[in-house]
Amino acid sequence: MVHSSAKPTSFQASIDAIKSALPPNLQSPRVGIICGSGLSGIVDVFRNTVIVPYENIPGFSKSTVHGHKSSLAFGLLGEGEGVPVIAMLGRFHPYEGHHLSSVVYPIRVMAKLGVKDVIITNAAGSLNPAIPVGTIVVIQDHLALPNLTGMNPLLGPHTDPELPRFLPLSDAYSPVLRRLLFLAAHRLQLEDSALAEGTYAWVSGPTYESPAEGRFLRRVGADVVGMSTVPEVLAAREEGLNVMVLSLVTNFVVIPETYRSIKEEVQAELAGKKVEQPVAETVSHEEVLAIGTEKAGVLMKLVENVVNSL
Ligand SMILES: O=P(O)(O)O[C@@H]1C[C@H](O)[C@@H](CO)O1
Ligand code: HPA
Repeated sequence: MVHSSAKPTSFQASIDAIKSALPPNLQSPRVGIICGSGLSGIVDVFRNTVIVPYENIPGFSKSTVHGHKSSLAFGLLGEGEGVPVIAMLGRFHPYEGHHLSSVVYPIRVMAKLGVKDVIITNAAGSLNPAIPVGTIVVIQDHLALPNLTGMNPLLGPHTDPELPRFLPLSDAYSPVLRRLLFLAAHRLQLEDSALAEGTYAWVSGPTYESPAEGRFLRRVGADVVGMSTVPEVLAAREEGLNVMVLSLVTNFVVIPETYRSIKEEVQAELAGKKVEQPVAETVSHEEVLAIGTEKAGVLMKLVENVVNSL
């Protein structure tokens, strides 16, 4: 795999560049937010907003995916004085060619700026017939085949004695933050069906799943599948941050139990008969972005409400 290699940048250079662009009240954000595909509208409810383009921050890469902006947004979120927050308006995916260390670099910068809680959002495909398009899935666990086979952002020399070498993942998705989320949904009077809980399968992409891959992921216990998030979760946990992940279901992953049989079709045709066959559906990034834009409002209200209750 060709990856653009992580730049040998010191964190201090990134932090200096960021802080020099911010007024004092935004320099130590408490909460970090990562915006998934089509979900960067959260910035519209920030107050005193300052946008810092990635190109102005040493060590940051460029976000190249449609629906992801190459900027950080800083501002105050929530009622009263507001909580200082930092948001990535676009993330880095390994399939864009970014090295895993570049993918998680902003998370480490967030931790060094003083962030304690990180709310990570993404667009994902549903593998679970009980979780329809438009549902927000509160992630309780993950299944990461790339991690199990050597694509783990924590691989490498253990250079920082402050960080754990062997990171446990049994409590990676903060029960405290998840509780706050469901309480926020109650306050916002969301319908019960608006939210679900589930397991996120991380795949490298950029191809969407083949039907057999979708069936496999479902059978091994995943509820939704996506191409991001898990590297960020691992780095955030390594840095000691509390993590919550919200997946917006933008499409169903096609999991046919039966395939269209061309053999049967031809045989029927030759015998002068017609057979009804299942027709394969396809997913597109445009569809993902359209659902993201349509449903982003609810996700943003939830995030704002949780931040308010921290
Ligand atoms: O950044 P996220 O995980 O929200 O983006 C998803 C996964 C792919 O990047 C893209 C596929 O449509 O959307
Ligand atoms: N598969 C993987 N990633 C995705 C999907 C999907 O179906 N939808 C949005 N991101």
